Amino acid sequence: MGQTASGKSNAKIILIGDHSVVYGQPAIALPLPSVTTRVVMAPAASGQRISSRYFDGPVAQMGQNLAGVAALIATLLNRFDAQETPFAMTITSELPAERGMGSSAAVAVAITRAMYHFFDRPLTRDLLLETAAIAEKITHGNPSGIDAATVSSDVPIWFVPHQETLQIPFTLQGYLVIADSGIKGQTGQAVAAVARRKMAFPQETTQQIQRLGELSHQARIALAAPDLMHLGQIMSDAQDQLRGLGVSSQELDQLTQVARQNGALGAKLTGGGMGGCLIALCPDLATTHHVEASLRAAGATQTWTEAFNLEEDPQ
Ligand SMILES: Nc1ncnc2c1ncn2[C@@H]1O[C@H](COP(=O)(O)OP(=O)(O)OP(=O)(O)O)[C@@H](O)[C@H]1O
Ligand SMILES: C[C@@](O)(CCO)CC(=O)[O-]
Repeated sequence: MGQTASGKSNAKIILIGDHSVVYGQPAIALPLPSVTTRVVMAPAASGQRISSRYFDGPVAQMGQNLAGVAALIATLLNRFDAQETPFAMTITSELPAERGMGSSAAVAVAITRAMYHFFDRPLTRDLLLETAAIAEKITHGNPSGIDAATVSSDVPIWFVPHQETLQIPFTLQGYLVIADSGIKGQTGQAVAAVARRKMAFPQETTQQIQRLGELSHQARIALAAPDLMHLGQIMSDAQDQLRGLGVSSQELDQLTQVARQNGALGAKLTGGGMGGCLIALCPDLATTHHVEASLRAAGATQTWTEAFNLEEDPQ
């Protein structure tokens, strides 16, 4: 302890399995290592201060929107018997918040890594995920754990709650356009809305959740084949199921249509939905650029491109 320490994490997108993963179904998710969150923890002469996009001041005065972050820091200070240790924490994130790209998990993982580093304690992956869940439970209510598992990973993952996370090889050549609908997503509310729907319409909702789980299995096969066209169809099928679950939005429905009309092989929302981001699968660079431009013209506020085949530069 006493040295400046830092912790880093990635953004994430869920390729398939959003929401159904909360009910134990498998999901496939990808970290975006080019979109990072970094936490620096420095020794200070006095006080415990935090500086972030949301708040700059004493840790004890963080507002309700940072309740998860506050609980995480308090738990770790207790864990290290360091309740009175002075420090200055700075959170810098390239992730747009509340867009389904995992900003809350990215912050929780980067804080946990920085604090373990600062207090010079060993951190296993299981302990990292358990610890990040303290913040995620407060921010999201009932997280499956997929966000923290993905933002802390450097490779795509096959995630089933309470099971060992597997790495997934991506051998197919293709591109993903990620587009921000410009509307704030509401993961906590969306997860709660699906839970209410399941209470009200148990049979129909269970079928939709199971269908999404089957689509994850099919997507894994399409990735291994590799079969880009089939993967696109699976993604669009998932969007239909997610709309049926009530977690899409008018903007997401419209933008996924625009992507498909302009050459994307498939498109769906990603993350909690009710706003936030969508992803569109494209076969080549020319289509990728065209889809990106079409989405921006139709109202997407920001776009990113990820290449599955990293031999080619997506720019
Ligand atoms: N730069 C940041 N600094 C501090 N806290 C942040 C930052 N970015 C996000 N957070 C925390 O995450 C919360 C936003 O989480 P929310 O679940 O709404 O969005 P998300 O995690 O981006 O979405 P999703 O889980 O669907 O990917 C904020 O209220 C705040 O607590
Ligand atoms: C909507 C959801 O499936 C993904 C949020 O990124 C919620 C979760 O798994 O915690």
